[in-house]
Amino acid sequence: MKQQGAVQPVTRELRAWIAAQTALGHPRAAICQALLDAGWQHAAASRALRLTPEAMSSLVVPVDTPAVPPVLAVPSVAPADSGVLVDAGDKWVEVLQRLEHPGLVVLGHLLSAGECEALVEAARPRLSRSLTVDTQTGGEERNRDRTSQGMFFTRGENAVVRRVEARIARLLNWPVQKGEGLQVLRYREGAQYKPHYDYFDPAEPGTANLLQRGGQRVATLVMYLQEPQEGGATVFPDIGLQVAPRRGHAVFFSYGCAHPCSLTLHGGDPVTVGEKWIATKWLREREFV
Ligand SMILES: O=C(O)CCC(=O)C(=O)O
Ligand SMILES: [Fe+2]
Repeated sequence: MKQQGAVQPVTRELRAWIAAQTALGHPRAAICQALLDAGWQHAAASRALRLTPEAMSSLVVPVDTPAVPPVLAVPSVAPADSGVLVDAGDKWVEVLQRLEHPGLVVLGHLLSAGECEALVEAARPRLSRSLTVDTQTGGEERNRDRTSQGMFFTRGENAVVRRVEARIARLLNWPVQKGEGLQVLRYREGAQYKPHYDYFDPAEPGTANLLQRGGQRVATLVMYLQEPQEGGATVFPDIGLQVAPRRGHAVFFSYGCAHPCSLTLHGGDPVTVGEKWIATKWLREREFV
């Protein structure tokens, strides 16, 4: 494993640039990506965003703004009675790290090695270049911010999918029906998923269509099926967190408010050596149809 270099310093010029971009109305995700494209490390970009007051104020929702999205009920991982283990029905899962805002939990040993392999092998022949939701129409589009390959299982499609879905439902206390089908993504060397939010932006014209299938997305569970040798962390620039992609482990986070103040900006860092495979489960407000 390569030694990580020292984190680049946050200079006054850098903060001034971030403040100017914020004043011009550029979204947080775009400013973060511009920093990464210019060669700033994730840790430095996160720190710079957090140390620039103008950029932090973009996370605050004015109380009487009519466009403030409602605060929705969200799934959560129940506090562990026994310290680190939570009951997920057919097995106990480790809580490795927990954060209150955003609601975020890093989970250990959610999936067995056999389950990870079974999902990878069932997904492999069905992969195609990943699409993302087209925010204009509510349809799907090829997106250059997402250079992975992917596929969706339908809910309950096979025995492993059913077992994993039942475990997730129990762990998060959120019925299987209120979740999308599992999505599997494969990132080869160089592939990444640039910083984004998983909720549907209320300001985008395609959102009304997307909400018809089960309301907002309110939480995400990213499960690591295969770890790369280097790179591929899941990063959360607003909170300066990087989650290492370890096989069988997962990161869960929720966002009851479809707004940057959810602090759930996140992305998949480029894979530098090897291949990363994940399965993502998005939880919805209502039954997903
Ligand atoms: O690849 C990752 O670590 C993040 C994936 C992700 O953000 C997503 O599937 O929505
Ligand atoms: Fe995401």
